[in-house]
Amino acid sequence: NDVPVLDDLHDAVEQGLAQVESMLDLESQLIAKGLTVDRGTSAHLHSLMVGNSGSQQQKDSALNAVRILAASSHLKNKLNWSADQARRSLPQLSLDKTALKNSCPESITCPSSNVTIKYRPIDGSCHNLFRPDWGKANTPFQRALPNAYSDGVFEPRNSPSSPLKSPRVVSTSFIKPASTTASDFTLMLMTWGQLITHDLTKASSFTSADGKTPQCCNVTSGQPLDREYLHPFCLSIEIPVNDQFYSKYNQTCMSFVRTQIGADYSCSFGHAEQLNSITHWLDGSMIYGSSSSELSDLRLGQGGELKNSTTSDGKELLPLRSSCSDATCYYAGDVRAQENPQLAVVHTVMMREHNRIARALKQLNSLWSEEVLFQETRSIVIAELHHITYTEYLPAMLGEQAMRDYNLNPSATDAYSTYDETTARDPSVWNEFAAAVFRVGHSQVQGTLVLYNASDDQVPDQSFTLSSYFFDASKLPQPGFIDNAIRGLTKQMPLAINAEYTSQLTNYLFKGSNPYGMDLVALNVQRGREHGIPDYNTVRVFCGFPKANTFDDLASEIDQATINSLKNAYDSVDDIDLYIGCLAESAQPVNGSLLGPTGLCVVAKQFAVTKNNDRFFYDVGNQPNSFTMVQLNEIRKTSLARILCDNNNGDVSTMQPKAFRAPDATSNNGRQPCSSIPSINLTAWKDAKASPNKASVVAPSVLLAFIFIPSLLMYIFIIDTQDHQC
Ligand code: HEM
Repeated sequence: NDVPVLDDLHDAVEQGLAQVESMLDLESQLIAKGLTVDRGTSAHLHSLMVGNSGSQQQKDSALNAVRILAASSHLKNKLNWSADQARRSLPQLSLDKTALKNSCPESITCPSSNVTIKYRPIDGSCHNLFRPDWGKANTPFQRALPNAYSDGVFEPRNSPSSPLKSPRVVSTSFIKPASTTASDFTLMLMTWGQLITHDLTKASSFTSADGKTPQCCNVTSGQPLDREYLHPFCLSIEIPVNDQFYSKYNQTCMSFVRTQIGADYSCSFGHAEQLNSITHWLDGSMIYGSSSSELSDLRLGQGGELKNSTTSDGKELLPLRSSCSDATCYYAGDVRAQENPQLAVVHTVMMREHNRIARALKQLNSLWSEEVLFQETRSIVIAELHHITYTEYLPAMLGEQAMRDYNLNPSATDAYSTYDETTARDPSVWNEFAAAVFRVGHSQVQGTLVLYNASDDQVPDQSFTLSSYFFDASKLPQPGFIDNAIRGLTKQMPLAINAEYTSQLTNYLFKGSNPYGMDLVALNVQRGREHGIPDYNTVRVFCGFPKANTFDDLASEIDQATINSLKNAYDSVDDIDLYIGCLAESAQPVNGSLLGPTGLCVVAKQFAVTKNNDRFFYDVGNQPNSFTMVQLNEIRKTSLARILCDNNNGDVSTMQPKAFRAPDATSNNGRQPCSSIPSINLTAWKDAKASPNKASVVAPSVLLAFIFIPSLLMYIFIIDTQDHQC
């Protein structure tokens, strides 16, 4: 309980710096020995999903955060602080007088022109001019609740009673084979969930100085690596020798690397905060990227369009990387775009929607510069993402009641919502949401993807299993695939959110050409623990439910059979991982929703934070970026159904108006001609003079032309008349 003196701080910093130096030495040795993940392994495909493609500057700053963290651990140990005391006291201690004072991120300044900024900065910064860092890519997640690291600093959450069981044991004790579908919905609900996840959050794993992912298991033997070869950021998952599946392949180790951490702008000692490597906003970053270099890689540079590649019959596909040797050649604003073919289809649709709008705007406003065409189009596409997410996706996931309770409904026709920079709060994604709760969407994933032809009949020989096509979008150029997949996504049902999972995710995730893969449930559990996410019981209380003292106290929210499997997985009700608890309660969802009460509370609160603190949210009025009311009312006509109609390969001519809901004529949602589904009338963007608060979209050259050409004509007329007079 000692109060530290300056010497303590110096000592801790010195030890922290030395610890990181020896980590870097070890890292060089491991790289020299080739102990980084190899192509062709599941760990390699996993690293494509969570890998870190950040710049050198970002890697350097993450390494500084590791130094601060190491110093914090030393200080905590030296002072013999409890986890709670470390949690409370470390952030109060400034690094200012220590050798680490220059290791903290430099504060961000926004150009003064940002006061009247019209378009979102691509890296998420400068949305709120009081806190320009809020929402920026490569800043830490925020926490709804204090961290639950077992040491209060960085050690994964553990149980106060007996050690937590291995995440793989939790998975096999709790998860059942998939059998229940959500028959009122379509698989598109799952894929849109994944798409907006990739807009909001990406926790990138730690990578070594050469950008490679450390190897955490012995690839040849399938056993853990010897301690001396273990990178400090490895946290591989133990698989019991008698595992029902992996024992066949003699695997006792699942590779896992911890998430990259970052320091915040307060420049103090403290606990680990994981970085979100993309912007925290719902801003289409999975389409446009989260940095200017990503964006310039994606822009065509003509007509405001995005780059693309074309099929032999002239259809636009995502652009292809020039030097590319495997099936992961397409790229978009997010590296996970082709994690599965269905997601890649939706990415393709959104890229086409951008280009469709850009071409239409060019027709309407031929004098707009390329930049204005691009940015105006981007604003419209982001507004469409907002509208679909908040008026179609969230009502389907959370139900109408929760939309009202959590104030999630956007404003109605002819109205704006308001934004006040002085009262806006931190919009960053919650760690609890990203590392645990929203991952319940994984249980919606179907193991077999079904395709439908133009007569809306299944094409059995085109169905495929997910695990054969992770990070493989080679199907996209095949004739008929995109349209059959769009019909499949809007007809096949998702699985219900509960404890049932397809084995494609629990045994075969990222298997590539191997006979086995990874277990996504185990990865999620391990991720929650290593991010220091509090247990389910604690988050229940945060959401206003009574703390459970025994497993049976959960009976109002969780059915008895599920409580029994929780008892198999955990020794105490306080041990339950948040992600597992949210899956457990979703078997009895809140009325009108697909989630149980705690999951619903966290997801709803997160989407309220995302919407209410965003100056650029599509229905906000009175801002330099606001749409005119005419434009906003046009955006309100958009729907996912219409976007699918407008951007397929030409063979999808019918769609149900509510694409996340099952096509069913009896509930007024049958497939109907695309022409009957409302669409945005883009003439609302024609002629800037008719929309005063959009006046700046007229390029300066156009304004000059307005002034200059009449004057010139007048001059010619006068000269001409004078000539004649002579
Ligand atoms: C075929 C479909 C999907 C696959 C294969 C997949 C796979 C993965 C993997 C491998 C990770 C990283 C796991 C780790 O921590 O190591 C992940 C993260 C995540 N997934 Fe999915 N996922 C899918 C669909 C979804 C859906 C439908 C949702 C939600 C509705 C979702 C939400 C999330 C979230 C919130 C994260 C954390 C992202 C981050 O912060 O890095 N995923 N997913």
